[in-house]
Amino acid sequence: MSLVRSLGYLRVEATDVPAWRQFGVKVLGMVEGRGPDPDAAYLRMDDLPARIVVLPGDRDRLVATGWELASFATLRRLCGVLEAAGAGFKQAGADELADRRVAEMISVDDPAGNHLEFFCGAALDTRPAISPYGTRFVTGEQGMGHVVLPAFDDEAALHFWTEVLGFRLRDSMLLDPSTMGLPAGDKPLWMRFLGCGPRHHSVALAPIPAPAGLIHLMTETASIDDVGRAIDRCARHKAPMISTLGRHANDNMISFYVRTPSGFDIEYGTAGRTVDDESWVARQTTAHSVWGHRFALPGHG
Ligand SMILES: Cc1ccc(O)c(O)c1CC[C@@H]1C(=O)CC[C@]2(C)C(=O)CC[C@@H]12
Ligand SMILES: [Fe+2]
Repeated sequence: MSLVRSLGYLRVEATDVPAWRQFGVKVLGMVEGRGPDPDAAYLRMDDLPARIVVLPGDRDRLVATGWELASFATLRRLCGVLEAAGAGFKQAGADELADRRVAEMISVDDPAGNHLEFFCGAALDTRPAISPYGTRFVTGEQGMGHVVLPAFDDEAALHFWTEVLGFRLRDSMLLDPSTMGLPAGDKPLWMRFLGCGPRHHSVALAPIPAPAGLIHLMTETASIDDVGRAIDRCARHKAPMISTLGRHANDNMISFYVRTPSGFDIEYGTAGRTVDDESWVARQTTAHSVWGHRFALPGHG
């Protein structure tokens, strides 16, 4: 088993926090929570005080992905593993812990420069996160969803995420450079799908330029009606949908993609499969989708 259990939270820096708050609540169907910074937006999906923290700033970018570990003992083991791998990690100070409402946290950059936080002992919010649209997010042992992070050195990133962090390679997809506006090169462009728990992938690494530091965040809901209602709300609030509804070939997720005020995308899905490492067989494919997922904007295949 991986030392990491699941994707826990995202911290985002945004130039327009009110736009994000509106987008998170009215379009995504998340619930606004409270937090230490009165100017930040705290978006809830479940019993955690926040899954997406949007902090006011000069730029629109992902600041960090937060990864949950089962215990302080596991976090300490991760410190040892990072040390042995020569990855310089940083111990969080009391202010950072209070900010995140977690017991312990360390941070490290992956070889591609993605800033990662590893935490344990998250506080729970006693108030239930009830969406006014009835949206129910699939979290629990599957975590808050998955992220697709930019990584241009496939070998270095894959080594770090699998050999150091202990994620398992669940699937690889060969990308066509021309459909993504990338120059044709001699090396194959791999997209790697990696899991740490029952979710098919909690992170994917892709050689796709990402000015905001993130390609997309996937959040999963309990039913196709949650997804259908979200599509209706995208239209009502003029949130730019950048793909049609579709079903992925690897994790079976039925989803669509919408652009956030930060310029990265949210994949909004349902009915994703879970996997069991005992029986799982990793595949290499070029197939994205069983049906649908036609992308409207250039830069997407
Ligand atoms: C192919 C696939 C499987 C499972 C996923 O959760 C998932 O997001 C994807 C699509 C990944 C990918 C993307 O995020 C950006 C645009 C991409 C690169 C394409 O042009 C095809 C696959 C797309
Ligand atoms: Fe995805």
